[in-house]
Amino acid sequence: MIAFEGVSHRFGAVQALEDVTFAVPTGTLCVVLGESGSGKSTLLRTVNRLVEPAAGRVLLGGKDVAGADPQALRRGIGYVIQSVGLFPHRSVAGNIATVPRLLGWDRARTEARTDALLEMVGLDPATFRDRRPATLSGGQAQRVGLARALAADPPVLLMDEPFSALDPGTRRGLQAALRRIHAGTGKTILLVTHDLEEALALAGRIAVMAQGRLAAEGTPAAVLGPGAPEPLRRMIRPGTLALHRLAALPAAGAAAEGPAPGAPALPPGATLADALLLMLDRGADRLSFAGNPGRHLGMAAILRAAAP
Ligand SMILES: Nc1ncnc2c1ncn2[C@@H]1O[C@H](COP(=O)(O)OP(=O)(O)OP(=O)(O)O)[C@@H](O)[C@H]1O
Repeated sequence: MIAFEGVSHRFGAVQALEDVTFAVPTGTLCVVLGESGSGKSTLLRTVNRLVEPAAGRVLLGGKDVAGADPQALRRGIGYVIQSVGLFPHRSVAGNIATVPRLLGWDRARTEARTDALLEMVGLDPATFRDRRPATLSGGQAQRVGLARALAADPPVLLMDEPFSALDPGTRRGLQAALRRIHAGTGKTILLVTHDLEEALALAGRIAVMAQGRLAAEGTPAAVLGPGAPEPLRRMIRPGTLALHRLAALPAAGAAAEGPAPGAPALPPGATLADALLLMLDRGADRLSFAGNPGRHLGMAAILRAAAP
């Protein structure tokens, strides 16, 4: 678990963090969401001690990080940043092996781990192992950055706007890879973004930051509920809060008993926003569930769920 307890920090006249308190349960992917300058990166950097808070504590697994050796602490925390920061003179494999080498892993173990990680992030080891960072696309470089952060199997991953510089399609591909990795490894992940859609695609919990303070924290559906804070409303196009709320709710949760023969079928894992879009696309007011013929979803249930 990562716990922030009354964390405050100033940079000169700027109050970057003000009394931030919340916890990220072990195994949760928590998105830190907020406008530019709201303190997201500073908060993230208190976990690996790139920022030492002026007040308050950050606990990792119940221990105050202030008491840890910074180098040892950072080796146990994967860190992924927007600019990737790959070492240009090292191959892809050399970059991924950075921490295993520092930890003294032998060659065979390091090479096996490197190839397994390349597979995990969706890059063919034989094709990419020996490439230099300069020959990679932005999306490929970010995949290597993610593999490098995972190399020594740290239980905690910090990700600072990791996909922000990528085009929408590449970004969705990396989000899917991260969802897969999170589901497969159960790591505790803290990910910073200013994009609510990205937050909804990834988050188990969302912490909303505004002017250095925690404006809201909870599950996506709760954070987007009736009390959705003003800073969060400012981050989306006016009038789209209900649609975002639907994107945070699984369609299966609003299903009703009874079949809907001939109705378009929703794939497993679809949200209510997916359901609404499918209805609009197909001109249907009822949907069926693929693989679950005994249940259906009606337009009225979607409208009820969207209401504040
Ligand atoms: N090293 C620093 N020196 C001085 N001021 C800083 C420093 N780092 C951050 N700040 C200031 O602290 C505030 C919070 O910055 P931070 O980078 O945490 O925000 P952010 O929400 O991550 O923003 P962005 O989305 O633009 O990256 C900002 O006003 C910023 O200018």
